[in-house]
Amino acid sequence: MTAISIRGLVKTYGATRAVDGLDLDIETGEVFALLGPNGAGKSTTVEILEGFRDRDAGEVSVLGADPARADRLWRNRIGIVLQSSSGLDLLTPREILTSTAKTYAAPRAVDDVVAAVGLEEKADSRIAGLSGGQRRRLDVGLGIIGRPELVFLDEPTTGFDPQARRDFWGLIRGLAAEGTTILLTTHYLDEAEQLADRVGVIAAGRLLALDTPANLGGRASEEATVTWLDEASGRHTEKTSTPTELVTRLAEQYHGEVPELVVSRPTLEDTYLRLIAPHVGQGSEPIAEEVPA
Ligand SMILES: Nc1ncnc2c1ncn2[C@@H]1O[C@H](COP(=O)(O)OP(=O)(O)OP(=O)(O)O)[C@@H](O)[C@H]1O
Repeated sequence: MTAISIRGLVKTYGATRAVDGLDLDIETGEVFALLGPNGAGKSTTVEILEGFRDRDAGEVSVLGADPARADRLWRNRIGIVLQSSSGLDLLTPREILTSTAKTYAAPRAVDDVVAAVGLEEKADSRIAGLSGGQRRRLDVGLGIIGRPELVFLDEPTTGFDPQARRDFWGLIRGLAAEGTTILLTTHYLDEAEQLADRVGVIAAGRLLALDTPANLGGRASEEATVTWLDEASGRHTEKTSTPTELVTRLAEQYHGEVPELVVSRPTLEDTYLRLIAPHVGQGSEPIAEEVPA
C-alpha cells in the first residue's frame, strides 16, 4: 500500500522553482530518506506533505488524503517533528509531553517516550535548561507521542552527539519494526544508509536518483579499491571488480596476512556527491574573464 503519493508537484517562490515536477511514491512501513543539497526543495516538499504549505501544481496523497484539505482526524495519524519546544522554557519535558498526549486518541505512555528519546534525567527539569540536542530529543518525543502511522523527520539528528544519534537510530528502527512509515530528510549520509529502505536524491526541486542505499547510482556494481602495504615497495592501491580474487592472490603472495589490507567500495557519500555535482553551485559560478589572444 502507498502511504505517500506525489505526482507532478510544483512549488514556486517568485522566480525560484523550489519543487519542479516531483513524482514519488513511498510505501506503507517504509523508511524513506530524502537527500539533497541546501535549497534542493526537501523542506518545501515535506511541508506540503504535512499540509503546512500550499502547492502550485500536482497531486499529493498522504494516508489517502490531500494534505491541503485534510482534517484533524488525519492530522492525528501523522507525527511531525517541529522545532516546537522553543517558547516553552518554563515547562518541563514531562509536562509538555503529558499535555500533548491528551490531544491524541491512543497516545504512547509518557514514560515510554521519555525513555525512548533518552530524556529520563531531564524529564522534570525546565526546558530552559536543556541543551540544543536535548531539546531536539524532546521535539522527536513530541512527534511520536500520538502513536502516528506516518512520521515526518526533517533533519532530526542535527546537533546530536554521536551516542545520541546511535540511540535515535535505535528509536527509528523500533518505530519501523512496529510498521510506522517514516519520511526523513538528512544531510548525514551514514544516517540514511543506516536507516533507510530507499533514498531519493533531489536537486533544484527534481528527483535525480531513487534506489536502496546499496544500489543508488549503480553503487553496487562500482569497482572496489584494495590497498595494502608492501615492506619493500610501500603502499599499493588497485581498483578491481573482482576484489576476492585479488585478495586471494595477495594472501598467497604474503603467505597469510596481507599487511594493512583494506578493501573498500564507494561510500553512499561518494555516490551522492557524484550525483549532485552537476547541480551544485549552478548560477553562482564566477563568469570567467575573456583572455585576449
Ligand atoms: N518561504 C520562502 N520564501 C521564498 N523562498 C523560499 C521559501 N522557502 C524556501 N524557499 C526557497 O526554495 C528553495 C528550496 O528550499 P527548501 O527549504 O525546500 O530546501 P531544502 O532542500 O530543505 O534545503 P536545506 O537542506 O538547506 O534545509 C530554496 O531556494 C529556498 O531559498
